[in-house]
Amino acid sequence: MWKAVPKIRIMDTTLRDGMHAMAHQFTPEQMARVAAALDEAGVDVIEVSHGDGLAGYSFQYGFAAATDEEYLRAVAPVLKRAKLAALVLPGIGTCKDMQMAVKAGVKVFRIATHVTEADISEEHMGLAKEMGAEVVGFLMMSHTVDKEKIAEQARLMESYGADVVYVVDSAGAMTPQEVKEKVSYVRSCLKIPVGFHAHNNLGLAIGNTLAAVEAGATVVDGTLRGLGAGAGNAPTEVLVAALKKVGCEVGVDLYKIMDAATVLEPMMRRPQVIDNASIMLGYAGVYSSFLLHTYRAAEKFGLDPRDILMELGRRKIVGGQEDYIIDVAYEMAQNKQVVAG
Ligand SMILES: C[C@H](O)CC(=O)C(=O)O
Ligand SMILES: [Mn+2]
Repeated sequence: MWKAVPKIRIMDTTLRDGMHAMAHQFTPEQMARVAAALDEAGVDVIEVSHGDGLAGYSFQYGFAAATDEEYLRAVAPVLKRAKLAALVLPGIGTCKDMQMAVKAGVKVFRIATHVTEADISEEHMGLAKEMGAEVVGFLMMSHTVDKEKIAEQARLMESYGADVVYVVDSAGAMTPQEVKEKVSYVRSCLKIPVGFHAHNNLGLAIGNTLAAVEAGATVVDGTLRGLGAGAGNAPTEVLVAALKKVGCEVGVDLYKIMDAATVLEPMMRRPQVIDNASIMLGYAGVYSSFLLHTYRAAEKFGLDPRDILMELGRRKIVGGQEDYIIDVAYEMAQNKQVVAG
């Protein structure tokens, strides 16, 4: 039951999380077209970066079609109302990258760490504040720990100056009940707003986002057509319709956000569906952006991607260990040969 009619802020990350599904190959011109349509619809914040944040382009994470600066400079001039955001993973994106981003028009930094490692965000958050940007803390893989741990790490981010802290379901592994418990507890421990970022691997992205809002989250993420890592994210156009339906004020025009989704659609490499491997991401609790890396490893070593994902889940590997996927697949292929022997 809704206690009040909340005003919900939508941050759209089609042009960042969606980069994973595009193997980071959006062109700057495509980004500008999608961003203009999102802006026209009234979306408050539009995130633009490599899928793994500023400076993510590498052998480890995958090379993008253009540099962060080219993407940001293509999008910034088309925004009339929306704020431009960039994701930063400390250890990948540096302070220098953040300075470049501010010059290119970034007004919001989302600083992402593994859910137990908020302490590495202090320097980046401090710099973002110093440069006058809004700061969002992003606690990835929040399904791996209990609510007390998330709240402890969220409080650290709050103490570093975060304006919002997100509970992030990177693996699309959380259930609505779990989302409610975690978000309401974190919210009760903070003075700042709480956000929620969903993945759709178990088909729960919209349901989980609604559960987060019911539990007190006032900032939520979406991507057009759900474009994103794994089975993708909460589709922004569906989220707008669903939030309006339960009585939330979102400040986004429903027809125009649907129109934005049709601008994106022809650019997509394939429809964003919950395929069998994506289900395994959610089931085994594996980082959604490992999906395409796992497909490549499965093809290379003649394995079923579902088996690799189960093994990655068993080994509890975290973001940043993308190269380890190849090691695991190699090991599994060797064992298979021995057994077949
Ligand atoms: C770097 C990741 O893609 C960040 C994210 O969107 C998530 O953890 O989910
Ligand atoms: Mn994500």
